[in-house]
Amino acid sequence: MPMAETSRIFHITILSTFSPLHHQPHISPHSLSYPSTLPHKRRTTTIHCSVSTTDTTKTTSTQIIPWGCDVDSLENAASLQKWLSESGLPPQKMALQRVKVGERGLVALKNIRKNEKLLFVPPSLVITPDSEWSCPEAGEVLKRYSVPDWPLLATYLISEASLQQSSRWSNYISALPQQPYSLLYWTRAELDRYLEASQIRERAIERITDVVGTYNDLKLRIFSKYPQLFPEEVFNMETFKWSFGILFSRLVRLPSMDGRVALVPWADMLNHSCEVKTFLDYDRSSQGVVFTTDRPYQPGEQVFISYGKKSNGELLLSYGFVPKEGTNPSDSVELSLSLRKSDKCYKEKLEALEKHGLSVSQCFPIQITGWPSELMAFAYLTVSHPSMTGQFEEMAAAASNKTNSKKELKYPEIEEQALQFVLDSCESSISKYNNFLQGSGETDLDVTSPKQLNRRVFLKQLAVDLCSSERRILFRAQYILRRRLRDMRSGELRALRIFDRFTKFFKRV
Ligand SMILES: C[S@@+](CC[C@H](N)C(=O)[O-])C[C@H]1O[C@@H](n2cnc3c(N)ncnc32)[C@H](O)[C@@H]1O
Repeated sequence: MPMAETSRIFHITILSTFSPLHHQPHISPHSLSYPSTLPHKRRTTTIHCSVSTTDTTKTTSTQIIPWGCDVDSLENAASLQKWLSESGLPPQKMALQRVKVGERGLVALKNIRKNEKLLFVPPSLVITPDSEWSCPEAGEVLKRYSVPDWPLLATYLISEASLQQSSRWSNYISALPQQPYSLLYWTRAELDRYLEASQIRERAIERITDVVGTYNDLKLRIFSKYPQLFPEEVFNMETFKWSFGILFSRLVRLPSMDGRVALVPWADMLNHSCEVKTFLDYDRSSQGVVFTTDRPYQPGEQVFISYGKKSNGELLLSYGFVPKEGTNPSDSVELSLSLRKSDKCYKEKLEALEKHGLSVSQCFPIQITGWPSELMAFAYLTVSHPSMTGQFEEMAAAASNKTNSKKELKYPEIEEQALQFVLDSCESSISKYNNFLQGSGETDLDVTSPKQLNRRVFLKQLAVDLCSSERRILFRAQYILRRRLRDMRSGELRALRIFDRFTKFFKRV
């Protein structure tokens, strides 16, 4: 499998995108590059807002955002469609309807052919980092500070949302989910409780930390300097969680526009299918955002696109759903391998790893079809003997995928130990999944309200689906590893028996 696509070593945080070709950049407070000099002029624009700051639940620190709608609501769909067609969206062969997969989605109204271009959303209806701000002063400040695309768009969305009817995007924003599904909305306790077995828990914690860090950084460097433009009642952690949740689940990269990031109203009502390969892009000939169908659709059928080659865990992380077990050909599970503390050469091995940007524990993606050569290189390094010190470096380099050599490393003398080490790591991971999945049949007794119960049942179901699909991949790896080890050992045994027979024979003669 193309390891670099999913390995955390290479994409520490893979942000969501519909396009399989382009990963979003890693957002962290450090990715915000501001000039050190501060602007002198204070602006006096007032933003009217009506953000509720009351905490509505005890267990989820989530406040209600006063814009958007319920994720399954069609309430605002009619006004969205009316506004879009008045603003230049050509007549569509699809309509926004309630659907079985994805709650709301676009459904074919007419026969749609394979290889047909659909949508044609004009650039004037697309939100990009260059979009005009309804409050231009706020936009100018962010540009002056060279705020990168993601935090810029997150702030833009909040700014436009808070202006309600005065924003030209108000019909779009009213149709956005009030609480986008994504792991950003899981509390730490929920992540620990439901996703302990999966490495996605770590990714979610990292992502939440990134979002919190990005908001705090903006607040410190910009918002606090311009409280009239960015009042805390509007620009706060909760509204940023919302806007980042929207970006993670709806932002696209348009390959034909040099990978420009964009929110594309209407197109972002399309749900994902693992069976579909087509994705959104800008079409120069029609000058609109389109996608080309890779299958025909009949009236009444839901039309899908691909959000990219993502594992079930990555889909849960950004979009808040898990495809049915066994239906996602891009599914993978991250297996964590670690150097043994008791290793006599622990220090030397760690040095070799660090030299190549790796650490004592590394995650490698395993697919149903196999695992990457980098994983085996790490395993070789872990089990290698002190006599192999001279090879630590090449093993670490191969584990980091930074070598130019395409040749897979082989160390026949330690292959059996390396495979056994991977098998042990795999089985220890499987037992964590078993513990969770066996325990997940039990009812939660500490639920405080029916609403809370629904949330728990919902999150638990997502976690059960994710863990079952990840465990299935590990079971397959376990089977392959056991078989290889058995073959290897029976081969060795056969060789030993032949050797034994030879020596006995020669002794006799
Ligand atoms: C780009 S939006 C698609 C439109 C969305 N259904 C709506 O009503 O706003 C992405 C969100 O749609 C939902 N979604 C998309 N594909 C899905 C699928 N295959 N299964 C379940 N939910 C899906 C998830 O909630 C995801 O966060």
